[in-house]
Amino acid sequence: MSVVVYAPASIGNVSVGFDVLGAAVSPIDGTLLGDRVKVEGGGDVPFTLNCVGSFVDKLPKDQEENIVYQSFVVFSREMEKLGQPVRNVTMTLEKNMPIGSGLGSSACSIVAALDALNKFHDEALDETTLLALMGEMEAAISGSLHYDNVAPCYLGGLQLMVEQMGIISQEVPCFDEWYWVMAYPGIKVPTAEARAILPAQYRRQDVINHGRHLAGFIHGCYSGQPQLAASMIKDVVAEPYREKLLPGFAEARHYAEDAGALATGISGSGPTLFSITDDKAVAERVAKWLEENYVQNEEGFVHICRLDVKGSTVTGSEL
Ligand SMILES: Nc1ncnc2c1ncn2[C@@H]1O[C@H](COP(=O)(O)OP(=O)(O)O)[C@@H](O)[C@H]1O
Ligand SMILES: N[C@@H](CCOP(=O)(O)O)C(=O)O
Repeated sequence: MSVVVYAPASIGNVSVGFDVLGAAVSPIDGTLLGDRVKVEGGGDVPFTLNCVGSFVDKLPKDQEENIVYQSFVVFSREMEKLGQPVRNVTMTLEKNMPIGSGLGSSACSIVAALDALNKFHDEALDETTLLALMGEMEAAISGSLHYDNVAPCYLGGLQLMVEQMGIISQEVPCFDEWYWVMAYPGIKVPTAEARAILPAQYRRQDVINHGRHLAGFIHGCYSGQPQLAASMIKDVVAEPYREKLLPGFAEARHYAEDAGALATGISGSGPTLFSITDDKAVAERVAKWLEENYVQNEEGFVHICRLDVKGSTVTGSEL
């Protein structure tokens, strides 16, 4: 018996909710913009790891540094606490996601690995326990706890981190008609470094604007006002400080706005940029411009996406 889980790319922050808002996305042309992990019954040793996929060369050479191995360690510890047995496994990571991209690459590996391990063990851990483990792993990698990649990647859709009353995250209704153009330039921005450059304290006016933008966006989503929601997608917390890490971001935002996009921002800690529109022709025009002007090398790419409402899913038993 074996199981394969696909975990999609995600947009941390969605500009307006630093660390508390995230969206899962998948390309409309069916490209797998996310990692897949296969778990099968192993032989004589507790754990064996194989790695394949287009970004396999970017992974750490030492198996113990691989997120998939670390997921197995964390999963085993949790199972031990519950007195549940862990089977010997062979895990195969299909690394489709560039690392340090702002597309939640680490979250894709964490979520695909933990969800696949849990499915292989007959869902021994409940959803909240598994999501808490995912957050713990993301914190260890990035330097501080944030669920805005792992929650949408695991649960799908647009997720708001409430972290209250034992609930980590809940889904917020979004707009099915929105296209999300995702442009990865091909350069690396490590999340931990992009967090380290942020100020420790903010001015009162920024705090007020941040609260107004986030509340206005969520209100726009719940009251079905896409124009209002999109106009609230403004970032006063991270973008002013991170923009310097993203060559060409200001020009790209300017072009997208002129072309009719509803909003443009940094995906997670960058360098990926997202741009939202409800018009396919605008999405195609913006995507073409970004391909020609924002992408910097052959590793970069642009995809026109929709919200991925499913989150991580079983794709079968073979890669
Ligand atoms: N399977 C994996 N997928 C992604 N990153 C991994 C994996 N295993 C180990 N790593 C390491 O974890 C870190 C992830 O970097 P990070 O900037 O958080 O990525 P991202 O922003 O794309 O989530 C890197 O140091 C990378 O080498
Ligand atoms: N809220 C985090 C999101 C990081 O996303 P990633 O895809 O760049 O790992 C942050 O902005 O630091």
